[in-house]
Amino acid sequence: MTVRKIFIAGAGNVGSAAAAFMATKQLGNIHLYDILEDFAVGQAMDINQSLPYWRSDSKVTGCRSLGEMEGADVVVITAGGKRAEGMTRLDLLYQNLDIMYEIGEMVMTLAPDAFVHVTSNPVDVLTWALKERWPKMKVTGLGCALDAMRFRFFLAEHLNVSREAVNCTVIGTHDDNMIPLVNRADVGGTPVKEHLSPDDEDRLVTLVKHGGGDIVKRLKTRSGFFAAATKVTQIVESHLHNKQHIFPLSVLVNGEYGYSDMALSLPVSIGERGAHKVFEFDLSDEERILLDVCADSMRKVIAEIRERA
Ligand SMILES: NC(=O)c1ccc[n+]([C@@H]2O[C@H](COP(=O)([O-])OP(=O)(O)OC[C@H]3O[C@@H](n4cnc5c(N)ncnc54)[C@H](O)[C@@H]3O)[C@@H](O)[C@H]2O)c1
Repeated sequence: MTVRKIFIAGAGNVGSAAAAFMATKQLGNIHLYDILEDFAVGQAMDINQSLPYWRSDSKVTGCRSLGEMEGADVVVITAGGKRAEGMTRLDLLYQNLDIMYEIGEMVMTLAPDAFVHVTSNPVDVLTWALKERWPKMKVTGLGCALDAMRFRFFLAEHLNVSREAVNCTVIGTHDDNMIPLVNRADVGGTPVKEHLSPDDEDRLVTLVKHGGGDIVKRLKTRSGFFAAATKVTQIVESHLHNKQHIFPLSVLVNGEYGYSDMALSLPVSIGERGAHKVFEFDLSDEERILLDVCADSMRKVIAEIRERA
């Protein structure tokens, strides 16, 4: 069997945990790159030395240049800076945007057919930026997929059922405007709504929306990464094994819900060609208003980026 090549740009928390998870699942050989060269090499050494326990023969290589992505089947982008003192959200956006363009250029030169998956924030905007510059790039962003997994976790805890008994999703944008779709969630095939009081519902939606922030509050200078890396691993697996799992990922919209020229997090199936099909809901008036808020805010950011160019 051909061993697939997975290149991960950014060997920080999400990148290195994703490399470890993918290696334990033997999804391919993993090439880990970071702007801090020795850091990626050290992370790769550490992961490799854990693999005998997992009975995995995947090889993890620490890379010293982006050039080592040549011929990759998958490129995961977790590279990015953090907000330093005095930096606005927009400053961080521009910093990460420049990193995306630098990596995107290399992808289109060295691995143009690769399935590209972005986690760097703001993920919906960065996914749009890559797709707008290189329309042929097979790119998706993590979007609300992690939020949807958190939603599932919180619902299962509240209902005291197996996490597998719950189906739910979150759409919109991976920020404060995200929309956990309570009305569409089900437990064992019955609507979750039937088991929740309005107070429960408010509390659970708040837990999902604050899920990332609640972790950062405790970790102080770091953010959560186990759950994000798990989700990235599942998405890459769905691509490599053509599983057609459905995740609410950042995708370029092309008329869905009447929107275009932006990326939104919507349920999409992931298989060998990357994003195969976006699944649309028949939105209620209330859901439509919330999605409009996400789209309006995305439109504003895109206008600012275009003004800067
Ligand atoms: N969408 C989501 O649900 C979600 C969840 C978790 C994290 N994230 C985002 O994913 C990104 C990674 O998170 P993390 O916790 O791993 O951060 P981290 O700070 O631990 O890792 C980022 C890494 O990127 C590296 N880097 C910076 N510039 C680079 C460049 N030009 N080329 C290569 N590497 C570069 C840094 O040296 C660092 O090691 C962040 O933007 C974070 O906000 C998104």
